[in-house]
Amino acid sequence: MDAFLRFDGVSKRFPGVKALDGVSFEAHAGKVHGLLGENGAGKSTLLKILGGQYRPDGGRLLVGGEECKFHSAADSIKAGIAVIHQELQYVPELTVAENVLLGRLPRRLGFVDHKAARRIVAERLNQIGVDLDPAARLSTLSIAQRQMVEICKAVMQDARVIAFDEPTSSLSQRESEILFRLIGELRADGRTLIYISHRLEELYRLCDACTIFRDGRKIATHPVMAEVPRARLISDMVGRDVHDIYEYREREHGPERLVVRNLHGASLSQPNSFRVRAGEVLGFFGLVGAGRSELMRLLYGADRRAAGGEVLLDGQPLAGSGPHEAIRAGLFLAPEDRKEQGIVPEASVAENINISCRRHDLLGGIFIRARREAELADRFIQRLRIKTRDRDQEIRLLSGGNQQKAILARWLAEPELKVLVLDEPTRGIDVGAKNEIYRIIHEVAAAGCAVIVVSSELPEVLGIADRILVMRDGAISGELARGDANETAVLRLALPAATQ
Ligand SMILES: Nc1ncnc2c1ncn2[C@@H]1O[C@H](COP(=O)(O)OP(=O)(O)OP(=O)(O)O)[C@@H](O)[C@H]1O
Repeated sequence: MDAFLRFDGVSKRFPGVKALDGVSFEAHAGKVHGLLGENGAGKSTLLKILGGQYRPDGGRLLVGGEECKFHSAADSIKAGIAVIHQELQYVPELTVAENVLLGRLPRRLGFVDHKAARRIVAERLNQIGVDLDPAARLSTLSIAQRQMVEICKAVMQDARVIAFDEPTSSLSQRESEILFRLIGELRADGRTLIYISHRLEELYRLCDACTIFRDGRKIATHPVMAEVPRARLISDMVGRDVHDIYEYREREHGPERLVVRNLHGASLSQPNSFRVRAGEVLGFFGLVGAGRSELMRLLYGADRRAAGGEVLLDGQPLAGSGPHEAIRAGLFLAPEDRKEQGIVPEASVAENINISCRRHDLLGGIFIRARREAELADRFIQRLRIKTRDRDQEIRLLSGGNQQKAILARWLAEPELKVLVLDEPTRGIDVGAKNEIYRIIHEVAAAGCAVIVVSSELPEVLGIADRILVMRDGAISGELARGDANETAVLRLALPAATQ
């Protein structure tokens, strides 16, 4: 079978790093080709070359047997390629129809024919089974809906190659299912699909073939992904064997560290109560929208104005006056949207790791303990395998996953933790670093901290937690001890009754 898309010895260098080093592989029409690799392995760079954003320093790109030299994103689109990047590209103030048809809006007597545009787009949305109002402004839509607009745009441009860079990282389960169905249809229609993800379950489900990258090099291409054992994929990606990524260890549990009674607030109308012991890792599972992040924010003292209920830390009540009080008491929350909330893009990796609420709080932000901070940064760069030139590199130049790791390090490095709440700690993070994060979670718990891990990834919750609480529709719907927890039992508590 002839390859529709071929990378032939493609290289790309940035100051101080070879992002791609002579990469060759091919992808076929009517197939989904997965790209796997650790954070910083070069996957997004490859898609940016495909999308005409970067020009390769060496090598060739062939589409349908023809060599392509792209000077801009427009050249790539002209060649029948659509890349759906991690950072979606749309105009928030324009409508769905205007975004989809941007540059090709129908005109009547010289003016844009908005009615016709809406009709054309409505028909196409309908065909691909997406329920969206063509007149809605993009700024009013959810991320999933915005992504659907980009896919619709790709379909309408009649792209023969559609590439997705971690498309499910901010989608709910239901939204992901819509995306998977759409990818299935595009595949059946003979398009060439490229798919990047760190979620192995998803890759096995979707991909026909895959290529694995490490440090900018191609390690292997497997024409039949289903035949490749999981352990082989992982060892190819991280360059070492990882036998048990969760590394769960039994721990002694001490006295109750955190007691939550009848906590509720504006968006959580039902009271929620639970307890966590010193040394315990409590998993919080629920579908996106179940209310887990809201509950954690209430716990932390955010949005407490409209809240009721009680939070006790080591028997002492927290007044709920805000995060400052929680931090002083030793309760920390690493929020879900760490990147949006916590990153200082122009600052270095070391500075980003060392921005600590508590340390700044205690020291007033004026003492810079340069040596200790440098040591701490180097330790986490090494442990979490943060791919960076050095600790002084600007964090914005790191790959998406490596930025995530550096920001997460801030909380994992915190001294004097009593309660640590991690909201989706491994989103967008590669399997090798996940393994190290789980190890740190176990260490932090073994030192006497109560750890709460909120996650939408069921295997993760089942793998690391001593006990699991499940949320549904803004309230805790059940509790499972580690020994009783399995996929079916957890999902039974998480899914709305009507869908069971
Ligand atoms: N504009 C840039 N300037 C400097 N270095 C860059 C730039 N873009 C990427 N890099 C570097 O190139 C390497 C590859 O990055 P890339 O984003 O392709 O990785 P990735 O495999 O997509 O990672 P992730 O899984 O984290 O998204 C990284 O070391 C990154 O820091």
